[in-house]
Formats: sequence, C-alpha cells, structure tokens
Amino acid sequence: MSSTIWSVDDHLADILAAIRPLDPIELHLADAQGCVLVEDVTVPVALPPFDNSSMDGYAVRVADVQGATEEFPAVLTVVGDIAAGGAELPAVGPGEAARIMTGAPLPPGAEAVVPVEWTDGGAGGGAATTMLPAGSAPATAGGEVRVHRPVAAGAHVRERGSDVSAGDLALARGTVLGPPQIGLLAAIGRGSVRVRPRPRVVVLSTGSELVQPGEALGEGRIYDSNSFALAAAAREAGAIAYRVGAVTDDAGILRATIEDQLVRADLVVTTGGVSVGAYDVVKEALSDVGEADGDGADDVPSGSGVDFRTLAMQPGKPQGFGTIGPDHTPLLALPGNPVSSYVSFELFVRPAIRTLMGMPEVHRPRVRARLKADEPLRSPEGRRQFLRGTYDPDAGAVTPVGGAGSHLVAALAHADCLIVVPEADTAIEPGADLEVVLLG
Ligand SMILES: Nc1nc2c(c(=O)[nH]1)N[C@H]1C(S)=C(S)[C@@H](COP(=O)(O)OP(=O)(O)OC[C@H]3O[C@@H](n4cnc5c(N)ncnc54)[C@H](O)[C@@H]3O)O[C@H]1N2
Ligand code: MOO
Repeated sequence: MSSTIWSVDDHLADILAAIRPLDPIELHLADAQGCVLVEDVTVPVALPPFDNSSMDGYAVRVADVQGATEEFPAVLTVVGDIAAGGAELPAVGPGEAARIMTGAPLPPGAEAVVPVEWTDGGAGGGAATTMLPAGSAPATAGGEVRVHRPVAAGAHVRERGSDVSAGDLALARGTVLGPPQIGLLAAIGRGSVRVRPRPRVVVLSTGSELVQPGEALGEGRIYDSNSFALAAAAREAGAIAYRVGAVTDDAGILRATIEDQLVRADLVVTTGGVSVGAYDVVKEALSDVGEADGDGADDVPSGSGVDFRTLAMQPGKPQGFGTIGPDHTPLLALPGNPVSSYVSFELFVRPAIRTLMGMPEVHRPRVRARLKADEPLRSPEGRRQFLRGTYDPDAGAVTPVGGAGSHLVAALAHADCLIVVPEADTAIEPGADLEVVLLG
C-alpha cells in the first residue's frame, strides 16, 4: 500500500496513462453500434442512386399538365405502373402518364410527378384520396387519368445524388456510430466497418456476506448490489459487461476466479476487500507480489502489480489499480461500500472504459450550479467530497439527495448528479456556486 495520499486527479491520470485504446477490428454493421470508427468512409454510389418519386402519383411531362384545373383537367393516357424496385420503365411520351409509387425510378420522358390527390386517380370521379390497388388497375389497363393541377419540372422528384454524391466523405474516422450513422453506412452499402471494439469488462464482487438477489437472506447477510450496479454502469459506458457473482473472502479462490476470467477481460473491476480489515481479501490476494511466476495456487497471476492507495476523496478513499495476468490486463479494485463503488466507477472506471473504446470524450459533463439546501453542507477537510444530488438546469440549481453516508443506495437511486465539494472546503453555504458532475 502506498503511504502517500493520492489526489483524485493524480489517481485518474495514473490510470489513463496506463490504458491504451483497443486494437481496431472489422465488425458487422449491426454489431458496431456505439463503437468509434477508425477509417474515413467514402460514398461508393450516389444517394439516391437514381431520380425517383417522393409521392404516389403519376409521372408526367410538364407541358401536358400546364394550366390543368379540376374543371378543365389534363386527360392523359396511362402507359404503365412503376413500383419501387421496378427495373423496366415505360417511356412517357406526349399526352401520356405512368402511375408511379414513392421511391420508384422516374421513367424516361417524364419530368415531374403529380401526387394522386391532384388527379382523379383514373377512376373518372373527383379528386382521388388514394390509388386503386394494382390488382384492380393493372399496369397494362391503358386507362386515362385526369390531372387537376400543373406541376413544375422536378416537382416531387428526389434527384440522384441530392443526399450524397459518390466520392463524398460519408463519415470521418473518430465518429461514434449511433443509429443515424449506422443507417447511413447501411444506405451506402457497407456491410462491415473498422472500429474499436467494445471493451469486455469483468465485474466481480467480493464478500462472504453477499447473497444473490432472489435468494433467501440469512442472518447477517446482505444482497450483492454492487456487481449489478457496476455491470450496468459498464454496459451504459459502452462496454460488454460480464458480471461474476460474489466471491467469498478467500484470497486463493479470488485469485483463481480472476485468473479464470482473464481470458474474456479487457478490464477487470472488483469491489470490496480493499480496506484495512482482517478479511480484506482483494488487497491480500493482489498486493503482495509484483511479478510472480504463476506456478503455485497462491501466486498472484503473473504480470500482476496492483497498487493499493488511499485517496483524498469521500466516498472512495481506498482504491487499487494495476495490471494482472500475462496480457497485463488493467484491474481497478473499488471499495465495497455501494455508493463508494459507484462513485469510484463514475470517476475512474468509466473514463478507463471510454479510453479503451477510443472515445473522443471520456468524461461526464460538468456544470456549475447554485446549492439549494436548508443548511450548509459539511465535508471532511482534505478530501474531495462527491455528494449525490438532483440538478435543475432551468434554475441552474443543485439539491443534495440523502446524506454523505456511503451505504445510502436509495438516495443514490434518486440522484442524477454528483456535487463536488473541494478538498479545502469544510462547509458550503446554501446559495454557493458548486461544480456538479452530470450522470446522464
Ligand atoms: N478501520 C478502518 N475501516 C474502514 C476504513 C478505514 O480507513 N479504516 N475505510 C472505510 C471506507 S472509507 C470504506 S469505503 C470501506 C471499504 O471497505 P472494503 O472495500 O474493504 O469493502 P468491504 O469491507 O468488503 O465492504 C464495505 C461495506 O460494503 C458492503 N458491500 C461490500 N460489497 C458489497 C456488494 N457487492 N453489494 C452490496 N454491499 C456490499 C459490505 O457489506 C460492507 O458493509 O471500508 C471502511 N472501513
Ligand atoms: O471512502 Mo469510503 O468510500 O468513504 O465510504
């Protein structure tokens, strides 16, 4: 255990300095959501790839419908039907029209589309509200349509390349692939893309007192909430989370469990067992050896070097960080108190996950807000305190939720931000201006 007291900023900087973005891989488009693109993607074919109709209606020549009204309609011969996906297009000559569906290619000769509502729909009555189904008006029927309004050239036509042209930059490297970006990649025909993969994060809780939710709670036992909260937080940060149920307070079992998990881990997160108690098993299991050979059952997995530290922080004072196993997989050992582990995740694990992902921004947004409270906030001297709160963006105010206790999970569940009380402050008066971390 380091004897020095680490600041929050130095601990975070130390973690981020040791973590590199994961190597890029080619991923199927459907699996690339939330990942960071590592290539510039150019457009191979224009979008739309051809001039097409934006309405269900009739493809016409402009001169044929000039001056048309409902009283004096332009009467055109219908030469065929063009559905979206249609390949054989009937040419539209003078005095002719083709029935055309939204998305269907504009046929040769046609210059514009008249929506069906501006015609009699071929039924011979007043203004149509819809087209007759294809079955009752076959393409070869050769009927007539009465057009009630003129159209300008290009009306209701989506021009080839009006979205993007071939050779344009569709998405630049560094783009985070959200739903619209995935949609664009699909639209230009990309089935797979080069991205940084989602990190695989193994979350492991420790403590012989822990019982899995849904099971009967024995005397002196509590439910394991940390592994659920942290696995959820890892997923929300963009990782693939593997939640390992609670490991009992036994250093040998913990080492073996961690070693078993390394094969599927880009990052290991443990909770509990990092304080100064007689059963603080994470510290016992990981802190005693630097680089062991991994031969004996009680050895720390080779490649290990986890440093246990005291931070000038509340909650979250005891923390461990290092690497473990042959691939030097980063490991963050968080304290067991539920609020401590969650706050530690937000401050240290989330940025680590987002660094592994190659995210352009790894931190939560921070804002300044006015403290709304009935009495002053108290904070221990020399420790940066992270209180839970609710932020009101309209009022620019933040209200504490619950107290400072690191066991207050119910209050945490009702908070949407962390209120930061600087190390030097021991009391914050209502109305004071404070930094707030938005939890999103
Ligand atoms: N003599 C001292 N005692 C403690 C100190 C200290 O400096 N001197 N530090 C305190 C602080 S601060 C913290 S934080 C905790 C950290 O303790 P550990 O990381 O060793 O965690 P545990 O002892 O295993 O558990 C603490 C607490 O949290 C509960 N817990 C643990 N895991 C879970 C879980 N998965 N789900 C729900 N709750 C969990 C556990 O039952 C304990 O109540 O140490 C203080 N002590
Ligand atoms: O540091 Mo502990 O995390 O204060 O409860």
